[in-house]
Amino acid sequence: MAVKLQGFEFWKTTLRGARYVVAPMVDQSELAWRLLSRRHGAELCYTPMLHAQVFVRDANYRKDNLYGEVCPEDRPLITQFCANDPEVFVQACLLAQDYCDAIDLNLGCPQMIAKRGHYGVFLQDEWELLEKMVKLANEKISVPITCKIRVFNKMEETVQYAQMLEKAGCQLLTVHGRTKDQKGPATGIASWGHITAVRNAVNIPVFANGNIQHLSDVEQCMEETGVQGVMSAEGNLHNPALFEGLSPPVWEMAEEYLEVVSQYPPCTLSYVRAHLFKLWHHTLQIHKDLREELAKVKNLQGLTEVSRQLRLRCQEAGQVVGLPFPHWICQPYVRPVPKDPVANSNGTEVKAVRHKRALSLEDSDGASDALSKNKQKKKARNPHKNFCPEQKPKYIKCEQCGNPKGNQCVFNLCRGCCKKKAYKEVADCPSHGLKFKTKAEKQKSEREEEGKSRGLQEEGGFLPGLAPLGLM
Ligand SMILES: Cc1cc2nc3c(=O)[nH]c(=O)nc-3n(C[C@H](O)[C@H](O)[C@H](O)COP(=O)(O)O)c2cc1C
Repeated sequence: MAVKLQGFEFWKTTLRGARYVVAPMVDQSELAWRLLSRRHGAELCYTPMLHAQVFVRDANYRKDNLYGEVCPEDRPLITQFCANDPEVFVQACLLAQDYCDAIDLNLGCPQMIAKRGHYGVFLQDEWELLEKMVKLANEKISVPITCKIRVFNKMEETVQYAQMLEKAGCQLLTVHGRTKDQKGPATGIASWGHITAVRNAVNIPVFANGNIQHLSDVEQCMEETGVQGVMSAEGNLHNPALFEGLSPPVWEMAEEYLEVVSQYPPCTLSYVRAHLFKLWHHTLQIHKDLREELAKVKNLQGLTEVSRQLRLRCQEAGQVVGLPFPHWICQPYVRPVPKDPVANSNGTEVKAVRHKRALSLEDSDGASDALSKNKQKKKARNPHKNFCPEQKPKYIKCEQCGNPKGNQCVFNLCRGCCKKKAYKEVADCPSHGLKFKTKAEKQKSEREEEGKSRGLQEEGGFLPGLAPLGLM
């Protein structure tokens, strides 16, 4: 068995000393996007976060999210999981280890879904559990284990946290310099001070995450914090050539991406659409008809055609005032400042700082006064809808996976688990619209009817395959 490299050796050799890193992004760091980013300077990519429990129990999920995306150009690659059970986490790691260079544990997701599912940043205070998970994975799996964390308010606590993970066996640490509460309108800026403190306190490689929109930010961050690499999420989504220090026309990136999508294993259409929305963000503010078209089309050709139309319009148009570059140049999105300043968890007011947009998966749940576009749409449909997390009804968990269960599910499960059970047991669940039993009974009675009429025909002296006399 090959020797498992550790810490700096692992970073230098297996990860080839990667400095430019594309973040794990649910629905967005899929194979095609990773390949595009690698062609434009990214040296290491992460898969989107995968659910360890689902990965263990569902072969299709493994195929769709990892096994089916294997590609030699897509290395080095780190697979990220969310998990809260050491045994399940290790089982998932064992099933994934042959398809990647390391496994990352997500300890940073601050979304409501992570709170309900008890993972991500909501494990930040459960040091004993985290220690067990990292230790067991480090002992049992053949590739190194890494972690991605958010910082605590207190620098000292952040440092102790990082040291605890290192001691448990973590071989590389990504530090997102925002706290659990820095999300939505309170996102604010990431603290490079916290990242520097962690860098100085551990003996494993550290990646910095947060506040990266241009190559100059990458360089400044590495110089200020002393980290080995810098990870970008939203900056990369708006400009996949960020690590090259270029700001190409959007159509160049969009067309190259669409080409990669068509050359590699099928990519979920909603991911492609979401990428095009982000790339074309500024132009779509102007060409609103094409925005609607982009939301409506139902296949890859349709998306490609909208992108082509956008290019033609840009090539015909002149410069539009109000943006640092023409709108068709890849550039960071600067979130509008909320009307009422919000205090972040450090107690500081978040106002004129450049705001990360509420579209971000990690950010999208905290919004209350500045609603995300999706929430605005929901509100337009239902003006009484309440987005305040405290006042939301508490969800009852699915007995199998912990996701919210269906309101009146006969099995007390979520839709996915219910469908599997209902299929296996040939049962119905009206609340989930599943009719396996009804369909089976219908088929049975049809078969019986068929049998009866065939019997009658045979009784009447007809031979199978021969039409009755009266019909000849
Ligand atoms: C669309 C999107 C999806 C994300 N999904 C994940 C994820 O799966 N796992 C994770 O650890 N962080 C996820 N994040 C958070 C990013 O990895 C990153 O930590 C955060 O956006 C801050 O980096 P940035 O300032 O470069 O955007 C996601 C962010 C975005 C924008």
